[in-house]
Amino acid sequence: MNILVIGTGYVGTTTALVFAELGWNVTGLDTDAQKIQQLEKGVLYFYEPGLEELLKKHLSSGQIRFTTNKEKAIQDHEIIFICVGTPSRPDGSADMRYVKQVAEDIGQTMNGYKLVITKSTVPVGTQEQVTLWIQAAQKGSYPFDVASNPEFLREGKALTDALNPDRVIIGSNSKKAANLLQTLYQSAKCPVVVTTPRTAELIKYASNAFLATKISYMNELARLCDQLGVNIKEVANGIGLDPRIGPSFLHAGIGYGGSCFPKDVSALILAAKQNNIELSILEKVVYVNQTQHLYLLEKARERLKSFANKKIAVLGLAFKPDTDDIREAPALRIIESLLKEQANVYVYDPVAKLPADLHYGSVTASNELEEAVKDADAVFLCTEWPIFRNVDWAKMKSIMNQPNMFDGRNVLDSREMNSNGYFYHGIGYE
Ligand SMILES: NC(=O)C1=CN([C@@H]2O[C@H](COP(=O)(O)OP(=O)(O)OC[C@H]3O[C@@H](n4cnc5c(N)ncnc54)[C@H](O)[C@@H]3O)[C@@H](O)[C@H]2O)C=CC1
Ligand SMILES: O=C(O)[C@H]1O[C@H](OP(=O)(O)OP(=O)(O)OC[C@H]2O[C@@H](n3ccc(=O)[nH]c3=O)[C@H](O)[C@@H]2O)[C@H](O)[C@@H](O)[C@@H]1O
Repeated sequence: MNILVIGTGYVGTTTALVFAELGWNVTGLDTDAQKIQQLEKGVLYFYEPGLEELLKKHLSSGQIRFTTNKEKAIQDHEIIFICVGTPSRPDGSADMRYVKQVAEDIGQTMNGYKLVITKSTVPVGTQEQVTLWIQAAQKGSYPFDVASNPEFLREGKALTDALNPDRVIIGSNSKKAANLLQTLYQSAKCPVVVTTPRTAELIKYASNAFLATKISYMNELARLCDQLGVNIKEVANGIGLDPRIGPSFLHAGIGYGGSCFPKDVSALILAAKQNNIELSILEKVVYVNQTQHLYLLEKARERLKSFANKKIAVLGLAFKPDTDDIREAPALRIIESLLKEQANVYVYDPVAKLPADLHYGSVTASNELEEAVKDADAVFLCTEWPIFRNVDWAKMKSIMNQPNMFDGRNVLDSREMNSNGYFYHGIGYE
């Protein structure tokens, strides 16, 4: 089967490569000619472990190709995955303009049966909406199905997750569409759930919102741990051994970021409001997340008295390790607050770059970790890149002005840091 993937961002590129790896012929289509040019050359324009090797492999095997020619691509393919962005609108709802554009393009261009699948994260009811958009744009009256097949991969682990999913969710009202999708996923070694499109769409939001809830729960509990002199990591370990709770997503820190949790939790809250339902737990999840970085800043303020004219090193910019993605990164919230209080901020991340449109005060991107830490009055560790664990912090202390470490990811050994002469503060972990 020939597959067209529309939108070659994180999800689209990964999806296209994984289908190629599973033996299908795949075309990636994007409106961004620069991205397509790079992908055609075998260059991955974002950082994601393992993907570039797979890209090169399937370009040379001819299993994958890329294009900006939407008419030809849509006409040549029967199976079309929509992987475009669904960012937040100012009111928190999902901006569906890219999905609508693709649906209209398909409607206008189609020349025979099409199976259109939304892999983008979309509000409940989108399958019906996409059907209407395609119908309205159609010139002929070609048959088509629209199905939902949400994606659950994580950035930084995109390839492993997409090659070994926990589950495949297929939302379809059409037997033909469900069968075609089941064939595509025939080699998946996980449960394949076939359900209604609305259920599939809600499963995606409910998963992300639940994971965000686990994190905010642990983050708030960590604040209590600070007061009680209890180590949140040991609490996480103790509760995570209960299989009803599970050990993952219990790691306390300065909050969740990324392109998905913040936007998807907001979109779900708003969708509930539009249906006269208050998702009050999720509203608190957002509140805890928006204030978590302030909690660590307050600990640092207590220690330093003031940030004005102090040199502060921020280690880690990406919203998590193994990605260059800085969308909604908690590090940016910390940097913004420090700059408002007139600190001189030096940032080091092994991969991620400061956004070009930053108009903050005194912020410097350091090429070396030592450059950021030298003469610093405090370090904020904001992303748990493995290299930060392996730094010789005892040696680093000698180049700092004051050895203060605010570990926003609870990754350093507090006892070791204290015995090296640091004032160390994690979150619920001292
Ligand atoms: N990033 C992630 O880890 C995950 C994202 N998702 C969801 O997948 C969707 C895509 O997310 P990302 O890949 O991160 O977005 P992205 O922003 O990296 O990529 C979207 C791509 O779509 C392209 N595009 C926009 N309009 C287009 C059009 N009319 N025709 C062709 N291409 C068009 C853009 O140029 C861009 O390259 C979102 O709904 C997101 O919530 C789901 C699971 C994981
Ligand atoms: O819909 C999406 O886009 C994706 O969103 C998340 O994936 P992702 O945002 O890439 O990364 P996560 O590993 O989930 O981390 C998200 C944020 O939570 C934070 N986090 C995670 C786990 C934890 O225990 N504590 C914690 O603070 C991370 O630092 C990061 O900022 C989900 O894990 C994926 O299943 C989903 O497909």
